[in-house]
Amino acid sequence: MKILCCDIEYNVDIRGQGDPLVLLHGFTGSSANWENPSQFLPENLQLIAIDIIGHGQTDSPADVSRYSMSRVVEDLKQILDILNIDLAVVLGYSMGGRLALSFAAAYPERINALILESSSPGLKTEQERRDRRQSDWNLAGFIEEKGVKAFIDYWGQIPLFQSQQLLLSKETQELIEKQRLNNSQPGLSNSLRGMGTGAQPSLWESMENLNFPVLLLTGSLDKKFCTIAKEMNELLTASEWVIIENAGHAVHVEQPEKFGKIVSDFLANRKG
Ligand SMILES: C=C(O[C@H]1C=C[C@H](C(=O)CCC(=O)O)[C@@H](C(=O)O)[C@@H]1O)C(=O)O
Repeated sequence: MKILCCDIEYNVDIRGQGDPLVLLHGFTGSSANWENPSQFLPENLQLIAIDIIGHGQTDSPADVSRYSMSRVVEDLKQILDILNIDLAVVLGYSMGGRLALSFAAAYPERINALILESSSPGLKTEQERRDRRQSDWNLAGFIEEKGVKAFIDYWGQIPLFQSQQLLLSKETQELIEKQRLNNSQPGLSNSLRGMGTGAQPSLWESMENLNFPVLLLTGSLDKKFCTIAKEMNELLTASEWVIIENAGHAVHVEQPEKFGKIVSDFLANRKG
């Protein structure tokens, strides 16, 4: 279904009935990424998979400021308001996890629990953020100069996704690439500029103030985000961290059954 948030038409895929679970994809992804892993989730859930601004079938405005994390947090709140969802579990992968955490920090009263897969609270220092904004703007320029196909070819080869070449079948790798190619040049380049890791405020200082349950998921092969998850787990007041063996950054892609079991167990334990 389409949901209008101010001036942006969001594409929201809603399936099933039961407790609401909001699904937020990563950069270059879309709500389609959840189709396979969601088959390993409990049936008593209402899955709400959102195409984040600049991705999938959601609008890709030319105004970079429209992609700021604070604006997108308000979009997510408006979507939940329109759907009459007062309280939800929010699951975010990578960029989607940064959005999930930003939303949860802004609106903790709307959060039943948070599931963060291979994500982060942003970068701690202004120098780190400045440096990252520069590299993300360079990447955005690459997308504009060379096009989406050339960028996705590059993006699929970065070290973070090396495990996908080792663990995924050729068919699955081609499906991921096809889904990535379903994104637009302005959408991806402006997403990097507006809500990239260096563009968002740091949430590291907010960690100890978050009192809702948090499940942190990382793949054992993803050393960078395991290090981030370890530090988050030490700061959060009600978190657990699960490392999935023989998986890299995209756990829900590389180990969908294990991903589904861990999330299902977490949700079941929450219901008591
Ligand atoms: C490469 C780094 O950062 C990027 C990696 C992961 C994030 C993401 O959403 C990728 C999803 C995917 O392609 O499967 C992305 C983000 O959070 O926006 C980061 O830019 C890195 O080394 O930090």
